[in-house]
Amino acid sequence: MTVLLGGNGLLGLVLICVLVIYYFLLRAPSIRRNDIPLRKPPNTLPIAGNGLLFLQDREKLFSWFVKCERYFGLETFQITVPTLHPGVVINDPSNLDYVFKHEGIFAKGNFVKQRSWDLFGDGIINADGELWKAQRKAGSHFLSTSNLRVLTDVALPRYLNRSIENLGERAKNGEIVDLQLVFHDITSLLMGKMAYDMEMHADDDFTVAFEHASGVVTGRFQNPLWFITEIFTGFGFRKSLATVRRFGLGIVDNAVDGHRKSTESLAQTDDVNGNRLDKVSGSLIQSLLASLGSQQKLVADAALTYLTAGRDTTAQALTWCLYLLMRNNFAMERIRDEAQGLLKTKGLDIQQPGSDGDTSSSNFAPTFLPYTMAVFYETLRLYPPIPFEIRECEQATTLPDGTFLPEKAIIVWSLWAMNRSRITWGEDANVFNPERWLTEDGKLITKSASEFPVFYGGPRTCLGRRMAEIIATQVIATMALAFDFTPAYEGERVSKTSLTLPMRDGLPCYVKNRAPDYT
Ligand code: HEM
Repeated sequence: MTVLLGGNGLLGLVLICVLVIYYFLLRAPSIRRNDIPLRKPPNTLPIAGNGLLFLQDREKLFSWFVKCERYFGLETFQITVPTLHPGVVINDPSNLDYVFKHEGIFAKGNFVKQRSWDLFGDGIINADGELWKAQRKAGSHFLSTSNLRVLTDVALPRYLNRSIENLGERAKNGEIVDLQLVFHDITSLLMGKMAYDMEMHADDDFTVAFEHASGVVTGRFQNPLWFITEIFTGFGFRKSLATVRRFGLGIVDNAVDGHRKSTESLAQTDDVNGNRLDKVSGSLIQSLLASLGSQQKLVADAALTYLTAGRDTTAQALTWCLYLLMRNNFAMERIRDEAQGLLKTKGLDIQQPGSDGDTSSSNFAPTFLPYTMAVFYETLRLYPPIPFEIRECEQATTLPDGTFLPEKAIIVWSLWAMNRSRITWGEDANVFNPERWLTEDGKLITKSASEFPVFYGGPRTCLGRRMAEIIATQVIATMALAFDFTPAYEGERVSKTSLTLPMRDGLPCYVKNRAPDYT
C-alpha cells in the first residue's frame, strides 16, 4: 500500500483507515438482478474491491475492461471502489440505448462534476437544465449548415493548404514531423478563428496547461483519495488551472472587444471568401455571450469546454487514423484511389493547394468518399477519442436486462472495450478492417448510437459530429494524396492519461512529397 502511494507511510495508513470505515459503516446498498447480486470480476478483493485496479496505468485498465468484456459478454457486472457508491459496468448496446434515452435518470451527477469542476465548471459537458439548453442552442447556431459551408469552402482549405505547404517544406529538409502537432494545429486554427475569432496554436501555453490539467482530472476518476493526495501533489495542477482560467477569460475579453469593433466598422472588401469567413468568425463565443449574458466565468467555462470538445477530439482521431494508415498501407492506397477517382470525375487532375485555399475543398466531402469515411469510423472504433463514460443514477431504475440500480449508483461503459466486442463486431473485432463499414456495393453502413457510441447518443449526442467528419475526409484524403508517411518510432503507440485520447509522445514520422505540384 505504501508503495502505491509513493512510499508515504502516513498516506498508506489514512487509506487503510478509510477502507476499514467504509467497509463496516458505509457498505453499498444492493445492486441486483432478479433479486440476486451481480457477478463481480475475478480478483475482486474483499475490502478494496476493484479500487487498486483503478490506480493502474490506463493501458492496463483498458486491457482489463476488454478482458472483462470477453469474460462477461453482454452481462452487466458489478464493480466496487472503496468510498464510492456501488457501480456497474455495462457492455450491452440495449442497456446503453436505455441510458441514452433516459437522460433525466442518468446524469453526470456529483461523481463526475466534483472531479471535473475545476476544469470545465458549468461548461456544456457538466451542465444540466437551462444552462445546458442555452449552451446547446449557441452551439447549434455555430454548427449550422451555412457555417459548415464556410468551414468546407473557406476555412478548412485555407488552414489545410498552409499546413500542406509547411509540411512540403519540412519534407524537403528531411525533418521528422510530429503529425499529432500538425493536426492539432489545424483544428486549433479552425476552432480559434471560427468559434472565437482568435489565432490559436497547438503549442501555446494554454494547450500545454490544459493537457496537464486534463491528465490530473482523469487521475481523480481512478484514485478515490484524490482530494487527499492532491494536497501534496497538486501544485502543478493549480498552476495549470490558473493558466487555463486566464486563457478562458481572455477569450471572453477578446470577444467583447471584437464585438464592439465589428459593430463600429464592418468594412467589406473584395475578398468574397475572406468576407464569408469574417462573418462567421467568433460566432460561437458571440452566441454564448448573447445567451449566457454577462457572467464572465460562465461564458469562459462554456468557451473552454467547446474548445476541447471540438479541437482535441478531432485532432486525436486524425492522429490515430494516420497511425493506422501507416500500419495498413492497403487502406492508404485505397484512399488515394478513391480521392484521385473523385477528382478525375470532376475534371480536376489534382487539387490545387497553396492558393490560400478557398476553392474545391468540397471535393472531399464525406458523401463522396465512402472508403475514407470507413477508415475514419474504423479508427474511431479502435481509438475512441472519449474512451470511457460515467453516469450517476439520479433515481432508482431498472435496466432492460433486469439489473436494478439504486439511486446514486454509478454506471460505467468503456468504449474501448465495447468497440472491441466480438459479439458486436465479429471474431476480427481487434483487427483494423474498414470493409466492415461498407456494403458489397461500397456504400457506407450506418450503426445505431448504442452499437457505435463514439459520438454519444440521445439528446446529448455530440453536436460536432458533422464538423468532425467534414474535417476528417478532407484532411485524410488531401494528406494521402500529397505525402508518403513513414514511422520515425519503434513499436506501438499508446495514449497518455487524459479525459480524451492523445497519443503519448506524439506521432513522429518522415514525410515525403508525392506530387511535386504540391510544394
Ligand atoms: C471525432 C471527433 C469527436 C468525437 C469522437 C466526439 C465525441 C463526443 C462525445 C462522446 C460526447 C459526449 C461527451 C459526454 O458528455 O460525456 C460529445 C459531446 C459533445 N461534442 Fe463531440 N466529438 C467530436 C467532435 C466534436 C466537434 C468537432 C465539436 C464541435 C465543437 C463537438 C462538440 C460537442 C459538444 C458541444 C458536446 C456536448 C453535447 C451536450 O452535452 O449536449 N464534438 N462528443
